[in-house]
Amino acid sequence: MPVSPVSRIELNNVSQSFTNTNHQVHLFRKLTLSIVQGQSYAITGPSGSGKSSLLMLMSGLEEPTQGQVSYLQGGRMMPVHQLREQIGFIFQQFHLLPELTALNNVALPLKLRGHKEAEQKARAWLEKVGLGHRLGHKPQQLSGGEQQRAAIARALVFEPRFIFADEPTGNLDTQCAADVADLLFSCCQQNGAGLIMVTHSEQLAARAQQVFAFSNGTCALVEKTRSEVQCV
Ligand SMILES: Nc1ncnc2c1ncn2[C@@H]1O[C@H](COP(=O)(O)OP(=O)(O)OP(=O)(O)O)[C@@H](O)[C@H]1O
Repeated sequence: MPVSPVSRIELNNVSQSFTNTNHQVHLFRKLTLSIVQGQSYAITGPSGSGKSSLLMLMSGLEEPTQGQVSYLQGGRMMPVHQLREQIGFIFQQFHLLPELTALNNVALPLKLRGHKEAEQKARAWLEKVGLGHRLGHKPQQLSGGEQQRAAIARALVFEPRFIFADEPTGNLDTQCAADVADLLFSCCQQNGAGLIMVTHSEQLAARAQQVFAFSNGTCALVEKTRSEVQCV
């Protein structure tokens, strides 16, 4: 059966907290925001403020303690599994499969979706991220930055409708970070994908159309004037 695309993600009065052995950690309370396909967003704030946790909630990989996360096509609510097939997720710890080569890690999302020419496409994406000379390397034979670029290729190779990226340029040198940012934004633009990035990089956040900033236990949308949004 064809998958109906999700075009909007809405968080309504969402709170997230965790109970550890002797205390509760409250990350945010009653957060309401929307994510729309085709737009770019950055989530910024101090370490430990809840950025990655918010990304996990938006992408449906975790559930909130309170409130509702809705996935919408037009005004119609869609089940979360409709979104799961349409997201590319770049994890902070990469999560590449250790037994597979870079080529097979990147080809995997295509193979799982039954694409022909999965390896050809994977090869082309690895070349785009500057890893054309590392196709046969397994993750432990790659540097941190190379693993990050392989994880980025794996997230983008099947042209997802939403790209969730946790510190996508965290391990990269300045030039590589700029190249990866160009790839993420051009993917967002060419495929009309939503791009949601957690980042400590001011340069990367400045390129997003909207910024959600964590500060003192709250998360707020930072209004940007048109001239502040750099052209992507
Ligand atoms: N499953 C969990 N159980 C208990 N505590 C958790 C869990 N997930 C996150 N936390 C806690 O919530 C806080 C926020 O974590 P999170 O990873 O969202 O922060 P962050 O803003 O992304 O940080 P960083 O910039 O350092 O990556 C941390 O103190 C973390 O220990």
